[in-house]
Amino acid sequence: MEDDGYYNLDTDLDLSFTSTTTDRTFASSSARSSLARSSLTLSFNDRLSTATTPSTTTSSAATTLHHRRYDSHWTAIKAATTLSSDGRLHLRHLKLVRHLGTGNLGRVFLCHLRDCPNSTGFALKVIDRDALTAKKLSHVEIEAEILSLLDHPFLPTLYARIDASHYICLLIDYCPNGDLHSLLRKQPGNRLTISPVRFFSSEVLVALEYLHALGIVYRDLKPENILIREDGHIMLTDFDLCFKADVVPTFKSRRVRRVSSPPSSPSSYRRRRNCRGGGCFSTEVKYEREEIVAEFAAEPVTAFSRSCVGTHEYLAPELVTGNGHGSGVDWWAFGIFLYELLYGTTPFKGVTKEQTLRNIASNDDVAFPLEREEEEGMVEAKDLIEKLLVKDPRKRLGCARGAQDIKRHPFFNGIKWPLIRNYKPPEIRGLVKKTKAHVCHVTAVSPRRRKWLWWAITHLLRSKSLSRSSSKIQSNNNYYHYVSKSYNATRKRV
Ligand SMILES: Nc1ncnc2c1ncn2[C@@H]1O[C@H](COP(=O)(O)OP(=O)(O)OP(=O)(O)O)[C@@H](O)[C@H]1O
Repeated sequence: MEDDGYYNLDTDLDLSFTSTTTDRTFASSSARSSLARSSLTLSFNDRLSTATTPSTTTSSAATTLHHRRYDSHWTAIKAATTLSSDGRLHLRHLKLVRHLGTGNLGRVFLCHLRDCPNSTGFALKVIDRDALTAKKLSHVEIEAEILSLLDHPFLPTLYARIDASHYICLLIDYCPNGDLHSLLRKQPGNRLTISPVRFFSSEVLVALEYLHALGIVYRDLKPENILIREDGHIMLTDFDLCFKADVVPTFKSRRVRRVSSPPSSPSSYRRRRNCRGGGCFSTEVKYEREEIVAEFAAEPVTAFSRSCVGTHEYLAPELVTGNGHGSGVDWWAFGIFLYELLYGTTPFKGVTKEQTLRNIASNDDVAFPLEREEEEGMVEAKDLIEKLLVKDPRKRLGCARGAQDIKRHPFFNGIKWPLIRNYKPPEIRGLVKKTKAHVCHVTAVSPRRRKWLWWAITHLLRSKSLSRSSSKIQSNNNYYHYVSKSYNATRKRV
């Protein structure tokens, strides 16, 4: 069964995967904590959820349009498929390294490409068709379909789907840092300070925004489904409970007020005396102009489903009552998620699952513990949570215009959304970040070269140019630092 310390995954799959159990207790090597909450599926009416697509035979995911098609994963896959007689990726190209965990639908393995042992790993989700009910099989197809649509840094890339014998295998990115739920359990009080909460929640928000723009309602947001990549950024996983709806992208107008210096044509501006500091008799005058800006919104506002799916503590009231729901369930779950990151528990949790559901469906508003009141940013965080945990989805933040409205909330003030991928992941207990620069310099630099680099960097640090750029970094007043890549790499080398 084993070959050079690897599982032998050749054509005889039955030898490699003797059974695909759905028993979670089996997942001894799973990175996920045993306290992870399972998702529930209760179908009221599946008529309006995604139609499943028929399974295809062995295939590699389309590489031509993916924005990451030049990264090392795709390059390695391309090299393997080029050598393949039919130009496709097969299970014989993969070497299983270890079992990562077991989910509802199948087992997940860390694997490498056989001819490229030094390549970064992949996660292979193996689903045994024969072991699943028709309902679960439809979830597998939904997951595979959604994965094949995704092209986003905070979502998995489907490198290949391999259908072999009675197995469906999905090859996606491997996240060595486990999931956010396990990471939370390593923090004091199972909770995070404001800065990491901003980091993780803004990345999740951007991922949800992208899914909604594709018309995908996620329905299973929880820390267990947020995996942490090698570089400390997130990857949202588990798309088996999603449903897909139509989305009509629109430009919506919004009034914004801009304060500026004296204009060249003052007629369009309103003069505003600055009453702050110098009092209302101050001579300092600010000019304010009201502008109408067009904003892009792509929220599936007409999405509708009756299936009650998700995880108890994260279910929105409209999901619990079963009267039908839309994309607003994700914004409700986003509010619960923020609450859990800040307080280490969810706001409507009862002694039993039934009590939890009753609490969600009741008219009681969200209540906050008295602790952490003084912490900077807490007032904004609580205000955002209150606006997300509005029981009526029509009044809930995000339901009308999607993520745009949430991004503008004061809790996220100062975040430069287009640069979100460049923010430095938080330094928290249990999170081991490994950048490419780090890997490269630890392993490949000889002592002599390291000595030379040390000299060169010390010399550089003394020079004006670097000290100027580092002061630029320090002057950035964001909640977490915006790290210049070259500066970061230099620091690692030292
Ligand atoms: N891409 C990945 N990188 C690293 N570990 C992963 C990856 N995907 C899954 N895992 C691990 O494998 C386990 C099983 O994952 P899987 O997605 O099959 O099930 P799940 O997360 O329990 O969701 P569900 O059962 O709802 O489909 C996870 O708990 C996680 O620890």
